[in-house]
Amino acid sequence: MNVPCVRVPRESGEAARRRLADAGLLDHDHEITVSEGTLYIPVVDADAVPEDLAVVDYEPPARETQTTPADLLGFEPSYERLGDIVILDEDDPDRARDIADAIVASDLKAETVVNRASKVKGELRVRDWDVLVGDSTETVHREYGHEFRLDIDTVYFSPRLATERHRVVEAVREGERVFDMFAGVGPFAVPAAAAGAEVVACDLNEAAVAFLRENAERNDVADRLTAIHGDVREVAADYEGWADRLIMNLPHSAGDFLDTAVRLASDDCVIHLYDIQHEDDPFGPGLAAVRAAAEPTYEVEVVTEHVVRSYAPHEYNVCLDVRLTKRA
Ligand SMILES: C[S@@+](CC[C@H](N)C(=O)[O-])C[C@H]1O[C@@H](n2cnc3c(N)ncnc32)[C@H](O)[C@@H]1O
Repeated sequence: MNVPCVRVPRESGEAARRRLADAGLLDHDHEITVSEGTLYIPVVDADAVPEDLAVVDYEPPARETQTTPADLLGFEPSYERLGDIVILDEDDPDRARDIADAIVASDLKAETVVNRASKVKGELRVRDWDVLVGDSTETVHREYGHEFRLDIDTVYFSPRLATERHRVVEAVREGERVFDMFAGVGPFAVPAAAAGAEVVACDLNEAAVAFLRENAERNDVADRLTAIHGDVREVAADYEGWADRLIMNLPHSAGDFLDTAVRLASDDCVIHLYDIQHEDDPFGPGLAAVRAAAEPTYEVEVVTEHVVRSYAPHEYNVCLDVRLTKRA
């Protein structure tokens, strides 16, 4: 059976395999195959593969030795992986228990299995969990070559945003000043610092900032990353006019912080504004809010309108990238 595979020269194979593994894109049901000096690495989502890697249809042999949860259950369960934690989103507790048992009995090598017990809530955007297997909600997750220690019980983290974070970080240039207004444990801030930016990252959640500091150390970027615990509206007083790039990943409420963003912006600043909007007009309300906050002091130009993912029926999680240029 043909499946999407990344095709690379053999000598760059390990680097490509590692990038794909870090992004959670490896297809573990098929073998990596070498043919005439070329490596074919099976991937689960061709669209999410970074643009500099070529994706082709290829027929690698299926892996026979791995027992998957689906083999044991007779159906394909839906789950996400975060380090050695497996996350379920099941309404029926009996079904969740069956899936957790199959995950443990499979070759997935999970230490903990949890089921979502609430939506993300409150200012800190943390949710409740039913812990079905294991006794720790703390893990180390790898994403695009960086390691993040975190505890899903005390901080927000979504592995689904890996490709989106990578998109933003690829735009970061050496020496740029990046302010991450809602930084969590650092999945934007750490790679931005690794790309050579000077980064200030702020969060209201004290536990997240403790992990952020540890993650900066772990990834060798502590000298370029300042982590601040506090409300960004207050922290901004020390950084007025400072930022060349602002990351605003607080969908639902980021619009309430646009006045703060404008205070932080340098004379030429790109804002990545995350939002949840109706599919009929996913970018209009965000752009209107940016204009209301920034004009006439700044000229506002749309750089990218990007749908990150579907959020709910007829609703999208979107990112609006805008450039603010100070008028003379
Ligand atoms: C959706 S999470 C995003 C975290 C991170 N950017 C990521 O991608 O994992 C939003 C974060 O904003 C933080 N937050 C909420 N209100 C804040 C405020 N007024 N000032 C600073 N951080 C805030 C929350 O604690 C939470 O960690």
